[in-house]
Amino acid sequence: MQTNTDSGQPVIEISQVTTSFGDHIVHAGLDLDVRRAEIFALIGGSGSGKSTLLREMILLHRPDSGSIRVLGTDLHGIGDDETLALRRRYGVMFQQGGLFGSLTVAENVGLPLREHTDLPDTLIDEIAALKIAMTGLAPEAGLQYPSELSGGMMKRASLARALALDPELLFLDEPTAGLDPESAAGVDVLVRKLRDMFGLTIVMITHDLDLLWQVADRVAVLAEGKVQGIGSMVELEHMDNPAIRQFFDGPRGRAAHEQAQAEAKKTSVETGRPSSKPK
Ligand SMILES: Nc1ncnc2c1ncn2[C@@H]1O[C@H](COP(=O)(O)OP(=O)(O)OP(=O)(O)O)[C@@H](O)[C@H]1O
Repeated sequence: MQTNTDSGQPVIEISQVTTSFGDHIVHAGLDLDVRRAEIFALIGGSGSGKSTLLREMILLHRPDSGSIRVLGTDLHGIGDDETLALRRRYGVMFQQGGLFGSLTVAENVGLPLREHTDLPDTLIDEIAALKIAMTGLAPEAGLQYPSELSGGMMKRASLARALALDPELLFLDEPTAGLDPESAAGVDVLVRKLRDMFGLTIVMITHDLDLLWQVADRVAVLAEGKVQGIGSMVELEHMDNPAIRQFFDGPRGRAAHEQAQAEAKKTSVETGRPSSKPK
């Protein structure tokens, strides 16, 4: 668990954002801050506007009004050069992986380096191999095509590509969706390692309660166009708000919490120290 997030500076500052599609208001004056080096999760029911907000943070969609600052840059009216410079500073792992099917994993991972740098091919290949190894894939996976990968391998390959340019900020869209429990647990460990070892700020959208209990420092619950509550899972669990309660009161919510408590107990027995999880 990150212990210094309270003093962390915001790397994303969202203020009074409104977004609508026709008559449909998705964000109605939404405020949110993400602090440096925290693992931050966005949760909310289907259609609550999580993906749209993520798309706004990565410059794929513009809100109708309000302000979004990412890594100190105001996204409103941002020019092409600034956009390019900002895009180099964050990585995105899309839900479906977003890998090019006609390229090998290594070629996919090397692609951002070819697009954004003048590095020689040999160095790009070396960096791609390093990123592939960082995500726990075997070196041979670099030679495979996306269609030859399992779901877990696909997520890791996509993550390796998101890490290609050594981002300060990483966006993960449903990083464990569609994975078996073992692969999903591997992603939990990987996400925490990336933050702990490289100080990355991680913003993720997830419905995975295990992932939320195991790795998220703070979680924001979206509903009715606004953030209904924000805090650690323990803090949220004690908030009296119907949009928040539904995440904890269902059978999946209870099972994930029980598992998190069991894991925390196991860690404290193994290390002889009290565990910081669940928070
Ligand atoms: N390009 C678009 N055109 C019209 N409506 C859109 C568009 N993108 C999103 N919406 C609508 O905006 C609302 C929010 O969508 P969004 O994908 O952000 O929700 P979400 O919280 O990510 O949902 P889910 O968990 O199901 O992925 C939905 O009602 C969706 O239909």
